[in-house]
Amino acid sequence: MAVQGAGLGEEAPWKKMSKEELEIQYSPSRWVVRLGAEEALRTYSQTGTQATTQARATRRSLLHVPYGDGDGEKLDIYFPDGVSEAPIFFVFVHGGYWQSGSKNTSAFMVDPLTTQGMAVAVVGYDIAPRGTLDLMIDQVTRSVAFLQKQYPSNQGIYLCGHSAGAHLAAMMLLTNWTEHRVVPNLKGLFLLSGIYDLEPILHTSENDALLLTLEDAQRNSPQLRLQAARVPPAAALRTLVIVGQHDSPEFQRQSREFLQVLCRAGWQATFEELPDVDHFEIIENLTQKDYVLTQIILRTVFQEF
Ligand SMILES: Nc1ccccc1C(=O)C[C@H](N)C(=O)O
Repeated sequence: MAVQGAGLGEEAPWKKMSKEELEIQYSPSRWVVRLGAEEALRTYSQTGTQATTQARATRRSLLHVPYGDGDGEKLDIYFPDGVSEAPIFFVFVHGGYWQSGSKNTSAFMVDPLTTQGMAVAVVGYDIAPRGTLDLMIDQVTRSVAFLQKQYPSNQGIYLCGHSAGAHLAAMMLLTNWTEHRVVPNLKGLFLLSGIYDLEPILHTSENDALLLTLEDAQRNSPQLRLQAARVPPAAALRTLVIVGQHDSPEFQRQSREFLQVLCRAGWQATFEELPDVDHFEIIENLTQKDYVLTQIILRTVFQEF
């Protein structure tokens, strides 16, 4: 099957790129302007570790809650002040090319969001080589089903994914929830700097650990799947596709094309390019309450009440 530009009929532009060029386009750290590549990755990991340490020290939390039987099937929940049986959840799926990162270093947004009254759940999943992409998608699905079953009177679940985590979150648009015997109260999807067509990844070194075949890539590409399947859009769900100004041109193209596919399929979706942020700042800055994306999240969530 030829992967084409979103319905435009022409060959996808990445197919004309050399292997070297594709490698650069799909290496987010090489597009960071404020720091060198290695320093950018280090800062990202330090910021996440620090935010998580602070969240665990200061917020009421339930840590390492099992949502399944597997060792990696655990999530952390951070609560706002005051007892609420009916929380609004912000569920975060971390990035790292499906092969790095952890819930234990990804609680970036806990402080500003819990301060405003939301509960934040940070999902752990089995990264490669331990987990396959199919397993990771199933794990994120089960983590969302678990939260709905544990908190049946929640006032909304907002799912957010970054980078590879945005891919995993986007796959939730294709979930048949009746198989999980629960329909989560999903109200919003925040997809940050994601990858929605996985085929280009096959031609990069990121696939050394993932070992995706073309069939794996196609089966797990939300862009292709939503183009092919007639999935009825969920009326109550808003999707925000968001990319950083300093994300690579390929990452920007991935987000814009996925937005087009969503809109054509009838989903309620909008697009934002955030000025002055790169692939890592887009998420690191969520530690700050006055960051434009923190404000977008709060407006999206609280306007609906
Ligand atoms: N650690 C990450 C966390 C989040 C998102 C991407 C990464 C990456 O490492 C990407 C790639 N290996 C890079 O060097 O840009």
